[in-house]
Amino acid sequence: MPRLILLRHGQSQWNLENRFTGWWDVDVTEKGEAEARAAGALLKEKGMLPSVAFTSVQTRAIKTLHLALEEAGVLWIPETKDWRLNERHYGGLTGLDKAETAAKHGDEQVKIWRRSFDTPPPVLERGSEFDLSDDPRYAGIDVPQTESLKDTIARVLPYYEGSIVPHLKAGATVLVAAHGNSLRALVKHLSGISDDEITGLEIPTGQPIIYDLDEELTVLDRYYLSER
Ligand SMILES: O=C(O)[C@H](O)COP(=O)(O)O
Repeated sequence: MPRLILLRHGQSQWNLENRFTGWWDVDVTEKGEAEARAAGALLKEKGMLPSVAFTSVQTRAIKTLHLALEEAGVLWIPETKDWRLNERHYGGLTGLDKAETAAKHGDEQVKIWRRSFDTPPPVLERGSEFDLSDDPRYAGIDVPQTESLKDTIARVLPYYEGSIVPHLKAGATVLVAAHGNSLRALVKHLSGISDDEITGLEIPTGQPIIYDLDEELTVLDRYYLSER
């Protein structure tokens, strides 16, 4: 039976510092590394070893994937990195302190920027400190200046359908190590969550979420592996 394992990266340096991160490439903290290893140990303990893996082009997700695979004893499996699995681009909020931004603009406004379905944060000006347009990993890609969850879904889902679904249809156990909002896009799709309800779904760091699927990829069950 096909199985999809979703894993949000372990705690990042800017999760710890409470800063808007998005596409900015921060590393995992020591706690984040431990979370990633624990996720891998859990996969091994429960006999849920992935046969193929996907991740973003961001260090926190790549490192989480590698630490988890190493701990699970399957560092050798094929893996693909793609920017479409990146975190939602946080636009002009990138780098700002979440609490300070709430104090300045109000909790309501920050909640809209963080959790509304289709209202993106303000744009990040080209050439500003956190602009990644010239980063070689994005060569040939039209780097967004901001993204709503809706925009994120518009790049994550075609990638899922085109690159991940074929592995699931072939019966693989697929591990996707990614980010709060790129994974929210997948959960919304797989679990049929409405635009309104998805705003309330939080994805914790380092906790494998399991989707058991049938051959048609209908969802049979969804659960946190730590709860089984
Ligand atoms: O990009 C970020 O800052 C976090 O990874 C996710 O942030 P959020 O909880 O505000 O969506």
